[in-house]
Amino acid sequence: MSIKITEQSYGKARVCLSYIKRNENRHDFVQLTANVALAGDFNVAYSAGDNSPVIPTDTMKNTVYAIARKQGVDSIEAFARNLASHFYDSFEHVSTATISIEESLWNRIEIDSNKHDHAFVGGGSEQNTCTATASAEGVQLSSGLKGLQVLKTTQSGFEGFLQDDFTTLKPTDDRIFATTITADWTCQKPEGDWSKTRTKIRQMLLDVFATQYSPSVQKTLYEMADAVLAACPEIGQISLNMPNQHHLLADIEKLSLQNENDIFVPTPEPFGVISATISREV
Ligand SMILES: O=c1[nH]c(=O)c2[nH]c(=O)[nH]c2[nH]1
Repeated sequence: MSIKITEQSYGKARVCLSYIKRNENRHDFVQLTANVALAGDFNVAYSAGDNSPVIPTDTMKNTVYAIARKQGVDSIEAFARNLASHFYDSFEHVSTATISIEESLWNRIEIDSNKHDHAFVGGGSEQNTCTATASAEGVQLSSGLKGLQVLKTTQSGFEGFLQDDFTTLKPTDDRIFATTITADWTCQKPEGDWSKTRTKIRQMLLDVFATQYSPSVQKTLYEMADAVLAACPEIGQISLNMPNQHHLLADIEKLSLQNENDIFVPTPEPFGVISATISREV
């Protein structure tokens, strides 16, 4: 039997880096996790056990720290771009270098409305994300956020859905809407101000979530994307993933109590999976 490799890539996952940028007494702090993935002319490593083209994944890990030291971490996007370019430019047999980064958030502690120079408070589950891919086409960058947990106690419903023999769900115009937003977007301007764009997009997502009646997760997702694309001309498209994290009415009638739409069972599993990519029509 003859076989062939149709696709391969390898790399190092979850390289953790903490970085201090010192401007006299004022410090910036970044904590990130980077994944490195390389594709290219590595087939002999698989088929013949020939390791001569293999850049050890241990070297990839070291490179993350070395590039941070040599080029700094101005933003996760700039750092991802520098790393991807390093791997693509340094090794002729690398055809694609992909760096994806997740940044844990540390916000300055505020004391009497003054932001502290070097003391920070954690940002919970939310993370900033980005991916840089270096190839013959140059460096492609996307940016995003994940773990943005939101909930509202009213102004959400779900009615008019398809009914069949297996449908038991009751239509409602007043339910809890809870989700954890993951968003990824592509920037048309490669040298944009990533951080400003992320702050603006995050605020648009929260504004639409909080202020518009939601007839479904799907419609709210669409309205969020519409608002982002309208407010940020630099964004070409946005992908949103918004699981429907159910809080179901508790069945307290069997306790001879009436549920006045205020007693719920938070139900982590199963959850609805709602996602879409929305782009501008050309
Ligand atoms: O907003 C919703 N979209 C659905 O597709 C769905 N399905 C479901 O059971 N509840 C909901 N809610």
